[in-house]
Amino acid sequence: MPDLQTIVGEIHRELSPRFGEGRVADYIPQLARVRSDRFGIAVQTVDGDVHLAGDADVSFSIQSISKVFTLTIALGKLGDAIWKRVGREPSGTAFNSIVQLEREAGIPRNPFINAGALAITDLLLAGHPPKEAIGEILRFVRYLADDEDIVIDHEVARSEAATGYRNAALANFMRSFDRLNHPVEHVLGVYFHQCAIAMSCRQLARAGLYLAAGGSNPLTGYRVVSRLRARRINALMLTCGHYDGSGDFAYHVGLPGKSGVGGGILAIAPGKASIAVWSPGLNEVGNSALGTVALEMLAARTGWSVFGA
Ligand SMILES: NC(=O)CC[C@H](N)C(=O)O
Repeated sequence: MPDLQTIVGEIHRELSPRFGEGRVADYIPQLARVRSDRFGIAVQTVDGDVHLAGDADVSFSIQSISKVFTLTIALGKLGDAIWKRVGREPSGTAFNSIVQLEREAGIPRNPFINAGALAITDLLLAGHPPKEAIGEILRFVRYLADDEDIVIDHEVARSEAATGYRNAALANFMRSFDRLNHPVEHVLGVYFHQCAIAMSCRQLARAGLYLAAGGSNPLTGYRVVSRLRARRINALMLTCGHYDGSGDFAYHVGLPGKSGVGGGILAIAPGKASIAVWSPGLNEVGNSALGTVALEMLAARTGWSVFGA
């Protein structure tokens, strides 16, 4: 295999004629303002090397990728008790779908669809006012990435709060089944802020490193979760991290991954590397179109698919 920096550089170069493909999310007005021809990639290896190309140091809205971090915090606080509130099965529906909630009595299918993430955020509010819960999530992400400069983009949070009718519907619906312990507006407020965390590919790849390295960050030596828990979070990312596109992502890329409507994807090559890509144009199921292609190229050229080289 050629060296990683060559592979990353080639992916960037080969995809450059396609920059701008897909559709930028516009249901959050502030996201619609992002230039669609942006493209960044960062590969952070467990050995401590980092390989970058394109806009790898430009911050973007991590959106649903934050759900990996809130799930990690909730598991740390409550352990397996969280599985009373949320399932571990792929939904086969859109990220913001409400249909299963009624049939399944307000228990969302998994922690990565919006309903499931709202249930997890509700758990993180225990014993905290919303401001502190937001602070805890941001501190955790800074700790993972070992970077105090990571911030929340309050414009994005406000923009989503102003138009977040779907999420408000999901939260109210769960509350009607007595599945939320805190006021709907608190849960939504924290959720919109976690989604509005802004990070670059470089920072995001570093933050995900614990999942590639058996639960601890080899750069800092911090243990974040046990080896077993890291493996299980990866399993959920593989099966549920791309909503109704999870099967297709596994088929083409073969790595645990979590996407966000900001156009970012965090992908994990266990034992090898944590990878972040960013390209704002989305495919029909709301995952980064070119980000997925870039990861397919990377997996093919490195032989990193979890299903074999
Ligand atoms: N898929 C996503 O990234 C969705 C996150 C977004 N904040 C929403 O709730 O709609």
